[in-house]
Amino acid sequence: MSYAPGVQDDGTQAPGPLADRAALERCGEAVRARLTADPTAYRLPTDQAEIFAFGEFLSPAECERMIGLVDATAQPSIVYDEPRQSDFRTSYSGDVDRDDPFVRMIERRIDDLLGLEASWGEAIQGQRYHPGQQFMAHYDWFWTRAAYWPAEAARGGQRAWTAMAYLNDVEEGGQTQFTRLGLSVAPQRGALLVWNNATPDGAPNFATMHAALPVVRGVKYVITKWYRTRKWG
Ligand SMILES: O=C(O)CCC(=O)C(=O)O
Ligand SMILES: [Fe+2]
Repeated sequence: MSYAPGVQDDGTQAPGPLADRAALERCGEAVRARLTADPTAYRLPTDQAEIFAFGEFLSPAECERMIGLVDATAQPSIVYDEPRQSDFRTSYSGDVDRDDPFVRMIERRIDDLLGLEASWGEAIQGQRYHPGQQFMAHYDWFWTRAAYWPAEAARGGQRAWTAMAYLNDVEEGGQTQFTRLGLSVAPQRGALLVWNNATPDGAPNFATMHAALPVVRGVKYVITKWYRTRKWG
């Protein structure tokens, strides 16, 4: 079973007491320095969040192979805690097999790109969306006043960075939309999107709210890897 936080809000709620602030600040600084110096990184045009894109991070053959692994694990997605409407996250998802040497190789490449500690990374989660399926606006960071938080605090703490790769082109729909920033990213086979879920001073960044818009035509495959502020698990 795989989980993702998905608490919706109107932007006026407090995220709860700040957690792991110094660690988030350090992770932010370190990855920012690394990606800013990386000529293959394209920074999306906003100063309210740190979002970077990499074209062709995965080869077409790697995407195909990963799609097979997502298909092998994908189950109807569930979201954390609070009751919510049934259309909140309608994709199929699951953690891809971490013991697969191919998956380990891809994980290492993402760890390297970001320069983050491998052990801080969660297992790669795969997701498949069919027409009409979506993931409504949410944050990847955890609400520290939510029922799930004590368990998450004990297994790695707050989420720092998100890395998400598109495994295929989608005929229509399925964009990742940063709802507060007016930015939309269309799925593109092999592209990797990376963002800091925190502000530079280590607080949850509300500007990172994002949604996976419904797929209109075709099927959408993505993988997501989240990094915590310390060893995960
Ligand atoms: O599929 C997407 O475009 C976004 C997925 C996402 O936000 C997530 O997995 O947390
Ligand atoms: Fe997300």
